[in-house]
Amino acid sequence: MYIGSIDQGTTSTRFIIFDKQGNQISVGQKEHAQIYPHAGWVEHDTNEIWQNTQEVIGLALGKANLSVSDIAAVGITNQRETTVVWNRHTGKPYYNALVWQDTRVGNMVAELAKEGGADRFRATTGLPLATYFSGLKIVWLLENVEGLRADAEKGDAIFGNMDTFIIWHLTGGIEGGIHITDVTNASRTQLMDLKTLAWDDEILQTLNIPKAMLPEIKSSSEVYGEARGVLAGVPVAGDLGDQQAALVGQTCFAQGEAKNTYGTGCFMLMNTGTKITPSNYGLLTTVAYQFGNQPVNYALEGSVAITGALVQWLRDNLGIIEKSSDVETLANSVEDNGGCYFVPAFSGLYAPYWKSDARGVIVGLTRYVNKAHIARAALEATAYQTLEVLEAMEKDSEIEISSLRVDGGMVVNETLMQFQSDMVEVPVVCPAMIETTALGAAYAAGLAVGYWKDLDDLKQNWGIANTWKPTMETEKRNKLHHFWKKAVSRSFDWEE
Ligand SMILES: Nc1ncnc2c1ncn2[C@@H]1O[C@H](COP(=O)(O)OP(=O)(O)O)[C@@H](O)[C@H]1O
Ligand SMILES: O=P(O)(O)OC[C@H](O)CO
Repeated sequence: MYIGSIDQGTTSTRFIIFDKQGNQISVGQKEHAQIYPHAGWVEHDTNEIWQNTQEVIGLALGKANLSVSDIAAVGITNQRETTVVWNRHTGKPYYNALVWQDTRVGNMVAELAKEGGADRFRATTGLPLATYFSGLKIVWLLENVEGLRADAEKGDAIFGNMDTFIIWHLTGGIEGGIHITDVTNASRTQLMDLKTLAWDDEILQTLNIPKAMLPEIKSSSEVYGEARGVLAGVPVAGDLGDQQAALVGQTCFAQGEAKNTYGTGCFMLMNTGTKITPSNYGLLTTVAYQFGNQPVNYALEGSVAITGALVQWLRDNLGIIEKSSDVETLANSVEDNGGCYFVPAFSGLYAPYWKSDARGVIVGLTRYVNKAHIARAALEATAYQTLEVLEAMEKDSEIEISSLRVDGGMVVNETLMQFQSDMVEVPVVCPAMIETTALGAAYAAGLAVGYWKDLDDLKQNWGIANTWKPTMETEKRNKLHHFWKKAVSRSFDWEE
């Protein structure tokens, strides 16, 4: 028997089948369209995503010559915060999904911050006011889609992140689909109280969001229901936001263990145990996971919005590379960044700055600078942003990070990984299985049905594939860091 995992990410949807040792047996993957109706707006067509989800499940099963009866359970992991509202009787979405990177609620952030400041919901939710989280995206939909508020108040229009949306469809949709989410996803809406793990009535009232539209909050690992359709009969038994899933996939179960995932954005999470650790240095406090009825584990998180997305931007918007992997060759065709720094504040700046009004800048330009320096500056930006998050993480947790566990699509880039190690001045360690996100959701589902016994069982599956050690002279590293900080300050206060 095997475990299936649906990974509904920002750029694509995957279905991966794992065996007991955590080996990938088969994968089906499909990209979906990124929709940019205006500057700063990012949307997804959720009908396309549900269609793709069903296709990739069929694809992966077919490739491995497996049938649904070979799958002991399925877990779901997802791009977090991305917000969709649909009608429970027709299944039709009221609007495209508003993607986590979308900045259209910038004015609401400024308005709300006038009373109580940017941290007014932080004590309850662990999150600062920002365009990033689901709550304000729901408010935008309620205020801008005709008839939606009335339907939401009746409980006909229901909200979900992509986990909720997929689980609802997977378990029958208009014919009895279950409307649930897990504690990790709920912790990213800015509507859940971190202590009680319930929707917070005061915030719902302030934002005027009807409670009837919200899903029931469950643990990350339990049998929620049974799939119908493509996975008919398979227990749906795991649900984790993708960055929390990567933490689980990397088996960071002990307090102080951390990982950094390099995808569209970069997300460093440190397990802080069963204790809520507030941040004073610009990180988020969030739920790490909850397995069944065990106590919940919390995490500190440093979220960076644009890392791999910058490589895509060089490819799609500037056309200076043909495919993502070309960025490494181009960057290596010059010795250094030529004095050029690229701050990709395309969605404002997330951790540790939380500046919704920042926008991207390329600075240090002279006639000497060419496209290779820009490619290098783009790669370096990922490493500098990670360095700043790591520094904040060490201060907030009072734990020194002695090595950095990494995963995600960008870790194949050796130049970046070496530069990353030089910047953070500790070894960067990559496991053999880099699909840790999908693996984490598979672990959650497998634990719920007894496929894996306990966390020790999972820990045995983790092994190192690569390590990069720091080699750069400290003086050179400090100079680069100094200029990066100057560059960041140039991106502030742009949007009005
Ligand atoms: N060789 C490479 N060098 C740098 N970035 C890369 C490379 N290959 C892929 N990427 C970037 O990695 C990202 C894809 O990683 P993935 O983990 O699949 O992301 P996500 O889960 O966010 O969709 C893309 O943004 C892509 O530009
Ligand atoms: O889909 P990813 O891997 O880009 O992850 C997105 C994050 O969950 C956003 O918070």
